[in-house]
Amino acid sequence: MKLSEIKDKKPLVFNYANYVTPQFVANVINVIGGSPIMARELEEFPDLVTASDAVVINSGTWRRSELLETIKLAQLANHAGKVVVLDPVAVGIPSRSRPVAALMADAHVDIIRGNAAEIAWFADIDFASQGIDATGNGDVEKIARLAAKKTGAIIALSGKTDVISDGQTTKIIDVDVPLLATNVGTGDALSALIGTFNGDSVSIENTLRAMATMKLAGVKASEKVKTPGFFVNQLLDELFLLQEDELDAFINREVNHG
Ligand SMILES: Nc1ncnc2c1ncn2[C@@H]1O[C@H](COP(=O)(O)OP(=O)(O)OP(=O)(O)O)[C@@H](O)[C@H]1O
Ligand SMILES: Cc1ncsc1CCO
Ligand SMILES: [Mg+2]
Repeated sequence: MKLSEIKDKKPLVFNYANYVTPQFVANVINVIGGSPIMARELEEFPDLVTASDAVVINSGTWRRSELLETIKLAQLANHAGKVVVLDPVAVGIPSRSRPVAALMADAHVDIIRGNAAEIAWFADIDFASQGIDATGNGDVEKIARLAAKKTGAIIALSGKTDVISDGQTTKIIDVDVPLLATNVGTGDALSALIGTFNGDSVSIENTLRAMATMKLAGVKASEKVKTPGFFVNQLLDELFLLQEDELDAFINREVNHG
């Protein structure tokens, strides 16, 4: 979806959020023009999936008892033809790998958004991490391409270098904005933006627009403020103010085709 279409149609984005960052995630969806709702009650899933345009599943603070319910949520979204985005927080930790693998086996995930270490897990490639953070180095383009081939999902790998790949087509945005890594939850919010932008139909282009939106808002915010507390507020303002033409220009200028 284009920014203007998001503001016009106000896609409803259903977030099975982690309990660390739901307020920030909801606000990012709101300022871009979408409409957020958070829920984790099984009984509500059929109604909410029917009403929503996208379902974003964040496994950051899953309890085991929630796994079967989340699989049910993804299956309901699959049957209703709603896009499913997965944010597999720290999936490389063995006890976190098993439930994510179970979800992937029992439901279809359209888009996986994670940092390089998280995406490397899906590609079966070693990549250093510490908890929620990717700390290593590697060929992120190859990691994203392989992960897409192995999962059948569109991969949105984030970091200094953002990579979007479906295994055939690969797009790269290589722009360094260190302040984007200073607030916990920027990645969670990016996953929700990806759901918002893919609310009408799932595509590499919509996923790229979402990634470019967060990156460009980060570039603009970091030109104005220099510290994490001000930055997170400025980031929300830049997302709110972002114009279609400047996003198009940023994409034309900064996106490389792998
Ligand atoms: N050094 C960096 N330079 C530019 N952009 C960055 C950098 N680090 C992260 N980003 C951007 O920050 C956003 C979040 O990506 P990141 O990879 O940090 O997610 P994450 O590790 O899942 O974060 P979190 O767990 O805190 O939600 C993306 O838009 C990404 O492009
Ligand atoms: C810190 C943290 N722990 C589990 S989820 C989360 C937020 C980043 O995804
Ligand atoms: Mg994360």
